[in-house]
Amino acid sequence: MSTEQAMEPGVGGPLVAEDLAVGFDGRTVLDGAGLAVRSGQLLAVTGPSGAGKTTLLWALAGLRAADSGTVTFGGEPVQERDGAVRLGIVVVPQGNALATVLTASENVVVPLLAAGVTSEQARVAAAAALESVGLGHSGHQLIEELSGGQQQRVAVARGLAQLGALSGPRVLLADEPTSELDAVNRARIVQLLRDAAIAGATVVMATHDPEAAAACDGELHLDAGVPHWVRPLPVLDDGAALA
Ligand SMILES: Nc1ncnc2c1ncn2[C@@H]1O[C@H](COP(=O)(O)OP(=O)(O)OP(=O)(O)O)[C@@H](O)[C@H]1O
Repeated sequence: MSTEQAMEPGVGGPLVAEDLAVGFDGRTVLDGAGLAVRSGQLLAVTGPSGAGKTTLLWALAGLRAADSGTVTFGGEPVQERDGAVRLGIVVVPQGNALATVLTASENVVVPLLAAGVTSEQARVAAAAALESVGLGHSGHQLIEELSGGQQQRVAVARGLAQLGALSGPRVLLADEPTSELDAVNRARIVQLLRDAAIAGATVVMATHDPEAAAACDGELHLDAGVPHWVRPLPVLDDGAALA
């Protein structure tokens, strides 16, 4: 039996980027990034401001076309955002991208409804996701009534709820999800990302936080778009090649 056949339900093949390059206005901002992240693994992408972390995550999410190189998940090409959504690739974007005129709960519910979840299931899932980020009592509040850190936790809750609605292989790409948080909440969010990985997701987090990076299974550092493995991800026993 092949490794793919032996996998648990919901566990897919690796998220693989090979030799990714992205430029803007003739300037290279991502230069030959490669990685292979398996279900159950949590990868930190680090580097100074402007190093290319968001650019890499957007390329992994199908939000940014690379000038060269490829992204695949479970062997399927990740080319555009629609296709990435179909493959189960969820994004927690930098800046949160919440609808300020909606409540915290509505911000979590809306993408679940769009994904075909029933309204009752979406309501229950949103409540659970908000509870998990410590906002169980804030679901009724408008986003504009919440602090920056609370808004960031709503965005994480939304991503986790989207992930939880998927039954197949899934990826969570979180772009600096702890940047606005105190130490307790930073640790809480990193643990939730770890829990998502334990539940079978492939998780990549861009971060400036050394403690968050240290809690991951590996760390890929970008310096002016040039990747360097500070800690390579462990090679799993099926021998999947890691860049
Ligand atoms: N749409 C764009 N047009 C032109 N340049 C861009 C665009 N998006 C990003 N860049 C440039 O690409 C480089 C990498 O940006 P990116 O957002 O990936 O960095 P980052 O490592 O995520 O930074 P930060 O930690 O500040 O979020 C920067 O120099 C940025 O100015």
